[in-house]
Amino acid sequence: MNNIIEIENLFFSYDKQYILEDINLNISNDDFLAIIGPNGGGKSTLLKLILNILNFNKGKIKKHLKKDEIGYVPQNTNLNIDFPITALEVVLMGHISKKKKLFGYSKEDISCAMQSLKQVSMESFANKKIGDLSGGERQRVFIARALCSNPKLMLLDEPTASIDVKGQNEIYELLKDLNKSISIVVVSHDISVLLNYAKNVAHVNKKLVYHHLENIEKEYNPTEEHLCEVELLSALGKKQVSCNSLHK
Ligand SMILES: Nc1ncnc2c1ncn2[C@@H]1O[C@H](COP(=O)(O)OP(=O)(O)OP(=O)(O)O)[C@@H](O)[C@H]1O
Repeated sequence: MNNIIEIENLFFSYDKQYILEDINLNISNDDFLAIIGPNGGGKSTLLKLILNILNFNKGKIKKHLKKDEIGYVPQNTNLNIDFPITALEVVLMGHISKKKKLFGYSKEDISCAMQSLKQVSMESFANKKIGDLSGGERQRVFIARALCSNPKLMLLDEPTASIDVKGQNEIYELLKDLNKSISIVVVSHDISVLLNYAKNVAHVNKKLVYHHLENIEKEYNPTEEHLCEVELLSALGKKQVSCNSLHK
């Protein structure tokens, strides 16, 4: 097990107030890390700092990865679903940015994109319009796009928002499979589903509290019982948190 991301004493602010304060976090090459926390806690901001979309004020982010070895599935991929584009074309967009081509796709691009669609079991949907797919199918296509560059780390921001429980489980089963060769980091509010898959949890609310999940007894059955962040953290028995502070 090797660390591929090492974050040390990181501070970030959009204006005067710190959104993230003294963040320390290591992500290993075989990790499945869940980033949880309240709305506005700084989870998406942390992903954007790892991706260099934002610049931090103080601290360090050491990356033992090349730039295109990080795949990203952003939040709100349901936007613009009326745009007349096929699943294959969405995935090819991942290839275009990589190879900096302006026009057309080579046979090689198309076969690579089909391979990515196959990895997420969506190859038979290649020529379907993205707007005609279900939320879960569409999300798999966006995961396929992020797989184009053969990433060693995949960051996903709320990949199961507005997807039903069955669809959520299918996405997490897919991520579990990808986790055999790719380190996975997922921002999610779906704690009960995530608990079945995550190896580690980072609770982010300006500061970061880290938990290993490997030795936690799964006393809850997440398919039958909704587990909120407060219950999760008290189940971990390591951190007393108040409901009010988490649900503000
Ligand atoms: N571009 C921006 N400029 C100024 N403030 C911002 C900007 N983007 C986010 N913020 C603020 O930074 C804080 C952290 O936002 P962020 O999106 O990282 O939270 P989050 O934990 O991902 O929230 P959610 O669970 O609601 O997606 C919020 O208070 C938000 O309003």
